[in-house]
Amino acid sequence: MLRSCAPRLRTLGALRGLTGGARPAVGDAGPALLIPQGFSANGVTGSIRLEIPSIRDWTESWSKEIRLLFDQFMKKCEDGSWKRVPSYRYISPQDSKPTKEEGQMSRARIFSRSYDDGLGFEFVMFHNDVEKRTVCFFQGGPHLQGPSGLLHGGALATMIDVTGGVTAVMTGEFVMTANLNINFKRPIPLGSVIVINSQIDKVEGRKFFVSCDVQSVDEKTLYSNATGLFISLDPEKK
Ligand SMILES: CCCCCCCCCCCCCC(=O)SCCNC(=O)CCNC(=O)[C@H](O)C(C)(C)COP(=O)(O)OP(=O)(O)OC[C@H]1O[C@@H](n2cnc3c(N)ncnc32)[C@H](O)[C@@H]1OP(=O)(O)O
Repeated sequence: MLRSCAPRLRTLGALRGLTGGARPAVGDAGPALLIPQGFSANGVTGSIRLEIPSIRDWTESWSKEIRLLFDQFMKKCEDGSWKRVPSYRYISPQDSKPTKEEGQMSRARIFSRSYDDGLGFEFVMFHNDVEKRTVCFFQGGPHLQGPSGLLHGGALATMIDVTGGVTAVMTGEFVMTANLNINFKRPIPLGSVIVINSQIDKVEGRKFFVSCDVQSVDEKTLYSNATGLFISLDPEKK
């Protein structure tokens, strides 16, 4: 299944070398990179196609607040201390092993990128290598409603999972989520912009212990905090 990690690590290394750069026009798709492992029910297979770097530049659906944060962090990318995490949208079907569900699999999309613009998970992430942390600016769209007018807890859990996972992945290892522990402290108004800060607290062998907090942009409200365990795959195991 995962005999050699070298190509994967090379690709991740290339990924981690990405910088923010100038902002291209909205909707201007950048080149694509394939991470040579994806996940299927049978294990690890295929590739994840990463569309970089501009595919999810801000769109009309982004509020002024998230655009402002985006611009601030793109500026921080200029000296190389922060990197914008590339957007990744779908598992490339031609690179997945043929399965019985080939027809359905050809419609596979990364969950957090599967909604039409503005309706679901609108977010951008930036990573700081030295501090081993990732910041995610997230605006939950109307299709992520839980209780009336509020963000669904599962949608927040998804974003915590993705942000924590990216924080671990950016070290150069491909990880799976083993454990997530989330405290939901305050409800989040649907459509508001929130900030998810994630950092690696400890690494023990293949285990990455990550913590996250979720706050309002003005940092006055702590909506949630969480810890997660992400484990890189053992190349010896089938
Ligand atoms: C870079 C830009 C973009 C990148 C794109 C990518 C996006 C990334 C974002 C992705 C976001 C979305 C992500 C998703 O949606 S990932 C999808 C959801 N997650 C899964 O489906 C994972 C299913 N589980 C597994 O596959 C295996 O259990 C894994 C691989 C996790 C470990 O199986 P493995 O056979 O390898 O492990 P091991 O048995 O040798 O144990 C090894 C060590 O770990 C310890 N342990 C194990 N389990 C747990 C546990 N639950 N709590 C506490 N500890 C646990 C264990 O005690 C041992 O410790 P030690 O004895 O060594 O001390």
